[in-house]
Amino acid sequence: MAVAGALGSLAAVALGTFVVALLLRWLWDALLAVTRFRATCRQLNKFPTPPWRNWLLGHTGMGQSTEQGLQQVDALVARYRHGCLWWGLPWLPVLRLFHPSTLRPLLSASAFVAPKDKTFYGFLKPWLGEGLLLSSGQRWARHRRLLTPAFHGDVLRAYLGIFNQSTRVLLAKWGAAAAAAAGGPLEMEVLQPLSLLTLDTLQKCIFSHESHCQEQPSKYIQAILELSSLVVRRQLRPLLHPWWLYRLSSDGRRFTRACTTVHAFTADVVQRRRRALARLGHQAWLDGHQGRSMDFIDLLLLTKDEDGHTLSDEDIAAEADTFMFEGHDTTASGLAWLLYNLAGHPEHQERCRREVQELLAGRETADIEWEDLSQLPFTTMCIKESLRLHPPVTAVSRRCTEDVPLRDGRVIPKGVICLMSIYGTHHNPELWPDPEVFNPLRFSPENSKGRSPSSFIPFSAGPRNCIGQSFAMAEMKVVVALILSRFVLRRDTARPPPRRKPELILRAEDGLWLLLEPLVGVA
Ligand code: HEM
Repeated sequence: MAVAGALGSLAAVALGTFVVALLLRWLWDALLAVTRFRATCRQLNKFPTPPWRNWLLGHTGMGQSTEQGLQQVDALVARYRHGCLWWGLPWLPVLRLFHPSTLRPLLSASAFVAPKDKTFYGFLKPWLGEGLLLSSGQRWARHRRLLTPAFHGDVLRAYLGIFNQSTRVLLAKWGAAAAAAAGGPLEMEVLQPLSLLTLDTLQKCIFSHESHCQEQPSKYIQAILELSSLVVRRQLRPLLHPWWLYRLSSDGRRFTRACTTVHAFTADVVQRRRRALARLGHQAWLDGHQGRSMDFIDLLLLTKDEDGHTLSDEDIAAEADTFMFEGHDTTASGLAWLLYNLAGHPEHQERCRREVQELLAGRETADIEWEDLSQLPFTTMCIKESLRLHPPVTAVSRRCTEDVPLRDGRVIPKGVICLMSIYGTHHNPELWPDPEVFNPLRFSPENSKGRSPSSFIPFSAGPRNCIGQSFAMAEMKVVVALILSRFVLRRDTARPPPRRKPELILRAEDGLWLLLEPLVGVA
């Protein structure tokens, strides 16, 4: 009995010691966290802070993905010029940056020092997996090296035929609708058909798959469109942020179903190609491409690093899904706002049209070819100015793994979310006089001299810039050149100006509507 009693007291003492040790450990960690947070706040206090909503909520709920939210960014930029501190929640500081002086150190930092912030990208993970957009560290660096050759000019030139072909499908549809409008101008919402066009080209360039999605519904393409809109809805509903709650909701179930459709399509293409490669052997497989050019899947199957490592089927599928996502809405948004800007500036539109007509004069086919892309200087200036005024991606975020010093002596502290505002930088009056005016001549060679490269960043910049930017620029040039050689674009003055909506990409609240008039004498 006495032994049992002694053992019992010993166990009680051990348990008590354990609990006290746990408590002390917890207190110590809390103390360290508070000390670290205070040190961070001391560094952050060197950044100006806009007035709070109230002392309890900080700026909570003040920044929105609406026209008003963008106007608020304009006001912040006009007042603070380089950046400011924003309290997303009372304990969540966010640095909002909109000037090369504050952006450059982050943009040029290695992907290890300034990785992406997971808060903003996490919802895409079940869909895009460990593709280039969402991966980090060594994996990202290795994949970026392996994927870069797939975007070289020699590869891209083979896609020009696809860009032309997909645009002709759109023009045929618009032509038929214009004929049905019997001479009157055709009123069209342009973002949605341009989205289908960019999905169509990507599906051909990545998978060599012809779904005819511009003419008939495609289950795979519908699933991608659904996933994009569900991600935006989830972002706006904090209750649906935890995955375990989301997967139980009806949105979450639709998300899972659409992911299954997309993943099944991609896995099927990758596995079939892999089997063909194994069956035929490398050279015979290369020789027997059945007349089609290499697509992204072929290139990713063949790519090897210096140690001979290749990409697995899962790696290739994640990258293909990432290109489909990252390449479609961005390019469609860039194109839609470009058409809108040209419609509002008939003199610039006419100058682009003349440039295209002179280029195509006397040709047998009216296709835009790879060599033509550098022969459209004014059209290129218009595309750049439109990407400045209406950047498809309005902001990107980072969270540094170490302190990043700025030139003026301030420091971006480790662990703080940095919202790098592409929109704010492009609308910063210190960098761009009269930023709201559409003026392509800003990008003439003379006017571009001496400008900081970090003041124009539609594709971001530095090691994590957009790998698809040459692809996107080439596609935009082909699409706009062909549209301008068939239609005159005008704005409908009876409609109020579009209310911009910065979601995953820059949209317009009720769509972007334009009047299209067929050019006389063009078939
Ligand atoms: C006008 C069209 C486009 C715009 C404005 C655009 C913009 C951007 C931006 C701002 C980023 C940086 C994202 C971040 O830091 O979080 C990015 C990354 C990326 N983009 Fe694009 N993009 C466009 C078209 C494309 C196309 C056509 C593709 C592929 C075919 C593509 C593939 C990617 C990928 C894979 C990344 C991640 C790169 C990395 O982290 O290493 N993009 N894009």
